[in-house]
Amino acid sequence: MSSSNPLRDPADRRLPRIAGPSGLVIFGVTGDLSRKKLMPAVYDLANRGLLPPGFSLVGFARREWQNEDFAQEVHDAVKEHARTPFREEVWHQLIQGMRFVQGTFDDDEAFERLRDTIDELDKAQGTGGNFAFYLSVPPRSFPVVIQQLKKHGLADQSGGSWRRAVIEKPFGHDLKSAEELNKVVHEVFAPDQVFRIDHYLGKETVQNILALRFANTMFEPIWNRSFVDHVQITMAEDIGIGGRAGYYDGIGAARDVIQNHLLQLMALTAMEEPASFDADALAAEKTKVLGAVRLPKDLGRDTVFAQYAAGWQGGEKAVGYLQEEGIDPKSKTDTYAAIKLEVDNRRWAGVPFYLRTGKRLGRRVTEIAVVFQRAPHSPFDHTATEELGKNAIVIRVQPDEGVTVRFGSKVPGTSMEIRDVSMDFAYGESFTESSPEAYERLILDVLLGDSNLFPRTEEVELSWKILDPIEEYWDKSGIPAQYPAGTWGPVEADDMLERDGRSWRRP
Ligand SMILES: NC(=O)C1=CN([C@@H]2O[C@H](COP(=O)(O)OP(=O)(O)OC[C@H]3O[C@@H](n4cnc5c(N)ncnc54)[C@H](OP(=O)(O)O)[C@@H]3O)[C@@H](O)[C@H]2O)C=CC1
Ligand SMILES: O=C1O[C@H](COP(=O)(O)O)[C@@H](O)[C@H](O)[C@H]1O
Repeated sequence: MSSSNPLRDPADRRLPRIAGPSGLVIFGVTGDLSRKKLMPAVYDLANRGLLPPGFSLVGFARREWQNEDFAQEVHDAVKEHARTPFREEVWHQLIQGMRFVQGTFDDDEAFERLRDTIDELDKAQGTGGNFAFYLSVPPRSFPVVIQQLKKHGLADQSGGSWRRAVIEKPFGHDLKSAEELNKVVHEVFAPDQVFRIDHYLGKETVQNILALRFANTMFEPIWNRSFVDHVQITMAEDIGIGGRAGYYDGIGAARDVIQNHLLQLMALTAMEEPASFDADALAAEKTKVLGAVRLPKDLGRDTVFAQYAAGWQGGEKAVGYLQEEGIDPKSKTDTYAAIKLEVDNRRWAGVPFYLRTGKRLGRRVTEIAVVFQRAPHSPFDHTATEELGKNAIVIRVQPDEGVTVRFGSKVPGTSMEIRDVSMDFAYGESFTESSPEAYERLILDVLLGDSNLFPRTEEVELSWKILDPIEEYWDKSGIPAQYPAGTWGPVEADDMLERDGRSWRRP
C-alpha cells in the first residue's frame, strides 16, 4: 500500500512510521467499536500509506458471512466513518488481504480455521506471520479468547515473527478482577506482546500535554503547588448510554472512564518530566504519580455519584437513565461521578485535582483546566479587580481542540478596571495537518510494536486501587443523586466545590 499511494510524499520526514509486513485479526468485528472506529481506522491508515503492501485484515464473528459479506461490511463502515476520502485503488489493495472467520469464542474448529487463514495469508500476502489480535469483545470474553489463542498455537512467535494482543477497556472491574485477568493474559503473552487500549492516549491533544509541559520553558516553572490553586479535569458527554445498556449498567461512569481516561489525563498533567520519551521512562513517571494519589478522608464530602433523570437536550426530550431500554429500574449505577484527589508529593501537596464525568450533560467537552492562585498582592483598588477571575491554562482535549490561557487585562478606557481575557491556540488555525483519529494512531503503534501510548499493568492496577474504595463507599452509601438530562450535573457536585470555596467551570 505504501508503495503505490500518491498521497504519500516520500521526502516527508514527519511520516516515516510505516508498519512492516503484518496483519490484524479483529475479534468482535460486527460490534459497535469495530464498525465505528477500528475498520475505518485501518482504511485511513492504508489511505495515508502507513500500512505495508500485503497488509491483511481478518474479521472473526458469529455471523454466517463469507469473505465478500465481510468486505461489504468494512466497505460500508469505511464509507460512513472514515476520515480520509474513499479511493478505489486503496480499497482494491486492501480487500486482497481481507478474510472472514465465522465462529464463537468457545469454538475450537473456528480457531483452527483462523490458524489456517493466517497461514494462507502469510503465503498469499507476505505478512511474515506477524499478527496482532484485537479483542474488541465484551470484557467477560477477554479470558476465553486469550486462552483459545494459546490453545491453538496462535500466540507463538516462531521463526522471527511477532504476535501481539490488543485488549480493549475496561481491564477488569476492580483491582482483584484486573489482577486475575492479568494473570490469564501473561500466561499466554509476554509483557511486550500486550497492548492495553486507552484510546484517550491516542488523541493528539492528550499527547500534546507532554509537548506543552516539557518542550516549552514558560509553563513548567509555575506547574506546581506554589502557583496552582487546583486542577479540574472534565469529560462531559451529551449522549446517553445508547444501545450499550448491557455493558454500562453495573459498570457506571467512574469505572467506564475515570479509572482509565481521566486518571491517565491526571497522570500526564501531574507527572514529573521523563528522562526520555520512551515507553519505560513514561510509564515510570505515570506510575509514580498514580502511586502518590491520595483519596479524600471523607468520601461522603468529596465524592458525588449521580444518575440522569428525564430532561431536555438539544431541544428534544430525553428519558431518565432508569427508563432507558435494558436498564434495571432499580439500578444504582452512576452516570455522573465527581471526585476530589490529591497527589502526595513535593510538587502537588495540598493542590486538589477535581475529576468529573457524566453522560447527558450540557454538551460534549473534555478539558484539563489548571487554575492558578490569585496574585499575592494587588496594587489596584478592590473595585478594579472585581471581575477578575483566577488565571488558568485550559487544555481543550475535544471537541474544539487547542489551549486557552486566561488572564486579566485592563479594560480600555480612562478608569482602571481589569477583566478576564483569553489567548487561544486552535489546532485548525495553527496547523494544516489533520489529527489522526485516536484508534488510527494506536493501531499503527501496535503494528510497529511501539507501546508508549498504552498503559502498563501497574498503571491499570494503581488506577483500580484509587477507585475501589470510592466504589465500595458508593455501594454502601445507597442512592445516587439526580440531575436532569441536558444540565451540568447534580447540585451535590456544585456543593462539593463550594465547600472548598471554588466552583466548576462551565466549558
Ligand atoms: N463501543 C464503544 O464506544 C467502546 C467500546 N469499548 C470496548 O470495546 C469492546 C467492544 O465493545 P462494543 O463494540 O461496543 O461491543 P458490542 O457488544 O457492540 O460488540 C461485541 C462483539 O463481540 C461479539 N461477540 C460477543 N460474544 C461473542 C461470542 N461468544 N462469540 C463470538 N463473538 C462474540 C459480538 O458478535 P455478534 O454481533 O454476533 O453479537 C460483537 O461483534 C468492549 O470491550 C468495550 O468495553 C471501549 C471504548 C468505547
Ligand atoms: O471509553 C469510552 O469513551 C467514550 C467516549 O469517547 P470519546 O473519544 O468520544 O470521548 C464513552 O462514550 C464510552 O462510554 C466509554 O466507554
